[in-house]
Amino acid sequence: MSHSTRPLETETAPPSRARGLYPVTPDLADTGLLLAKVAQVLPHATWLQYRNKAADPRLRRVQIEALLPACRMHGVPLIVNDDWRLALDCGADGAHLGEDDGDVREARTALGAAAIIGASCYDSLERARRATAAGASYVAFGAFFPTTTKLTTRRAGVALLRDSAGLGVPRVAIGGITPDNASSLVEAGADLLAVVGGVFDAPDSAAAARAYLACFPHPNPPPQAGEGASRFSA
Ligand SMILES: Cc1ncc(COP(=O)(O)OP(=O)(O)O)c(N)n1
Ligand SMILES: Cc1ncsc1CCOP(=O)(O)O
Ligand SMILES: [Mg+2]
Repeated sequence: MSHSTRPLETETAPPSRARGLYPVTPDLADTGLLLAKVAQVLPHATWLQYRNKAADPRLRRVQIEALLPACRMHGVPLIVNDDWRLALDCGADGAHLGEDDGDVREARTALGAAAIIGASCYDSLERARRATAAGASYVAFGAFFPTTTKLTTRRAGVALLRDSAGLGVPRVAIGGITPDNASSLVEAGADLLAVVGGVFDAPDSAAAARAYLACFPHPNPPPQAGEGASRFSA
């Protein structure tokens, strides 16, 4: 049986203190396969984003409804990409909104204070300030590295992570993140790593998820002899 390796402080922490791995689902039409892949990473995920750019609205709803019980079982909030109304209809935990996906303030009003609402801020600190003021629970910057998952020319640099430390909400990094390049982002201040391909294209998604978590500094003093291993360790 797999055990959670999530950072201890995220297990009961409010969104404002969340950190760790934020897997984002790939475009899969096969809901059974999607569930099987997600099941491997949930023990290591802080949040999960449902993103399927190829699905029609009916399949999106089916897939969200299939993912929700698995997420609940692992205590992992499910965040729906693009469509806060669908998130609300399905009883998901939040929504992720890009520049074409509607208004953060309107989503906050509709979804309520407890919802996790994320905003894409690309390479813009100003956009992040506005999103935070409008009620975003977290801001996302990227792409940090080349990616084949999304056609995008928007590129962020690590300086943005350093410069955005005072926003008061978690900062998510996205775009071409691998276990080999993730440490530079975490060291610069990324609280969560949002990843599609590096997790879901890996031959062993659970092992890949643990490799990302190993890039986070240890949140607690290392255990003394006889105290048992930390759940943070891979
Ligand atoms: C965590 C996270 N960050 C950024 C995005 C990208 O959102 P958006 O710019 O709206 O692009 P699409 O995902 O809709 O293609 C994201 N989904 N998640
Ligand atoms: C949705 C999104 N937004 C910016 S890059 C990206 C794709 C991230 O996917 P990957 O982790 O496979 O590079
Ligand atoms: Mg979008």
